[in-house]
Amino acid sequence: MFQAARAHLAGAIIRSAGRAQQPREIRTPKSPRSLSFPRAAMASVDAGEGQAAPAPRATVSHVIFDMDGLLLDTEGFYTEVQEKILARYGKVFDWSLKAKMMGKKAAESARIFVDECGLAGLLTPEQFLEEREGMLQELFPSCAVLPGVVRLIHHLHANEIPICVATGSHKRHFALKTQNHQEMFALMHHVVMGDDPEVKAGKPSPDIFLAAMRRFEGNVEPSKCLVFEDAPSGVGAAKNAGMYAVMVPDPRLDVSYQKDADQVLSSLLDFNPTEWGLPPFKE
Ligand SMILES: O=P(O)(O)OC[C@H](O)CO
Ligand SMILES: [Mg+2]
Repeated sequence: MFQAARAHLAGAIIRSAGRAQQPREIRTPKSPRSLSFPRAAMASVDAGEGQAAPAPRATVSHVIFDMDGLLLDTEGFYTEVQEKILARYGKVFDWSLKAKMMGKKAAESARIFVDECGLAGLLTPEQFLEEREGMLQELFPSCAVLPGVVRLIHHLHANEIPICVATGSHKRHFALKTQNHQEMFALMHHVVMGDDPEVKAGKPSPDIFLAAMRRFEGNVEPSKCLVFEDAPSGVGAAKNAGMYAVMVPDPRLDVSYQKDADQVLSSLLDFNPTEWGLPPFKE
């Protein structure tokens, strides 16, 4: 079984929509790689009614969402199925292995599973994928949307902020996962999937986020893109692309995996668009 949430994630752990939440942690943003952070923008700005509001961490114009574990509550399905497979070999699936697999393309995560669990000679990555496929196909259509997602997507779309999805999932799994959430995904300008020809290497390669950026209209710079991710490999991909990364990690993931993120939130419900130069929520 998984290790209990670590002691340094202490504080009230609140369960919501099947996912544990940890107290919110905000950190100072790091500039996208090879770009200098606009320090002048850190000065206070007038928020109206004579009140000074903190200046944005950065001003972005485009938003890219990861899907599994960020928009949709699907990571638990992968975990459940992988625990079952591993149990047959008398082994335990834990969060250090999960951290290495999540966000990756299927073939890459299968290779990691077999190698890290010492299953070479017993199970090939192809056999692993075949075995988990039937179980996953049954589970995916029942996936739920994670807290704060609907509000944020509708808000950005209503304010004409270009939004898209960049997921390591391939086309067939994407269709199963989104079949009951089509209205929400229709608000995306585009979706880039792991089996897209432009995505030569999976996360943490920047390929998928750069392809997602190029498909927006106009000439968009990486430093104008804000990526939302749950996986360490996804945060790495965003930073390798020169973009800003907001991480919404599962609290069972070791805090050391949060070090590259510009901001860490326990839930998208805690996201404040004005911190990134985006229009404020109305309510
Ligand atoms: O987190 P995503 O959306 O990139 O998906 C990656 C895999 O399909 C699941 O870890
Ligand atoms: Mg993800």
